[in-house]
Amino acid sequence: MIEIRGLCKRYGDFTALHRVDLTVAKGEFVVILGASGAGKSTLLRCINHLAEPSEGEIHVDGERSRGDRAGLRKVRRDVAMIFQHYNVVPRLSVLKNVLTGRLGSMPALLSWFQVFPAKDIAIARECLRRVELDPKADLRTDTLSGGQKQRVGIARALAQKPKVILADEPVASLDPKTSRKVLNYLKQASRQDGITVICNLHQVDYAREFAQRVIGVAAGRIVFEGRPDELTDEVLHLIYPGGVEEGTDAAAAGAEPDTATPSVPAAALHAAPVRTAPQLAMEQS
Ligand SMILES: Nc1ncnc2c1ncn2[C@@H]1O[C@H](COP(=O)(O)OP(=O)(O)OP(=O)(O)O)[C@@H](O)[C@H]1O
Repeated sequence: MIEIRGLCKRYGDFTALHRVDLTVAKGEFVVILGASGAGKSTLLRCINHLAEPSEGEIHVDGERSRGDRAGLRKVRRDVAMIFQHYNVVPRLSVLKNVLTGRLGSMPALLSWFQVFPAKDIAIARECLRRVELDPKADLRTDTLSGGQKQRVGIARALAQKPKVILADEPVASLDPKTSRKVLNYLKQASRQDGITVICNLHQVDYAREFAQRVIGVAAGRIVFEGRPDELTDEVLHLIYPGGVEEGTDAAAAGAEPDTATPSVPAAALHAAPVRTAPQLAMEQS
């Protein structure tokens, strides 16, 4: 599904990735481990061209990905991204945030007026159901807890119907129970939908628990590729030459407990309802 050959990324004189080769199969759940600054985010960002590779080739589903306009449109459709800090639009409703995952497949005019075809609303609702947030669909997203916001991020990624999900430290700000929930949704996406998932993590324990395969990155190079049960002390020393970092355990890192924003006046909780195109036509007639 993803073939990376000879990928280099330079920022000025500094080389963040040195000739990285990596193949990830369809539906595989791969975890990337590495110390802070090892190049994990840069690797994900090169795959979806948020960072333009300096050298090398990346193929997604057999097609070479490109950073020109048409190439970017394709990669943004095929590859969804989940971020540590959720990247949700706080004042929009939960449902509208999930619907933004459909924008790449909608006519521009409809998306401009935030008018969503009924088919897309049905897809978004189904994705919310999968992350058990359907009862929150009409709430403003800034009333949700951190864990719930990350589940909105996952629902938005699923709504995109991508071939690949890239998750950049998706549980770094969450407590252990919520982290496992979020990682389970990602694992389900790979198993049930055949979506290829590449997930950057700081927590070795979660890599052992969830990964099908682990990639270890150190100083911009892949230093380990193997099964989670092959993560011996020796291997961890390769991946973390300075020692396994403090704070690789979410609880110890002072992760956010999964509590929602307290008491906002009820009326303020509800963002404007989502309308279908026929509903809008009726309102305007
Ligand atoms: N836009 C940029 N300009 C210059 N240097 C950058 C840029 N982005 C990343 N770097 C450098 O590239 C290296 C790899 O960074 P990257 O963010 O990929 O690491 P990481 O493994 O994801 O770290 P962390 O776990 O802390 O997020 C770091 O030394 C970083 O300072």
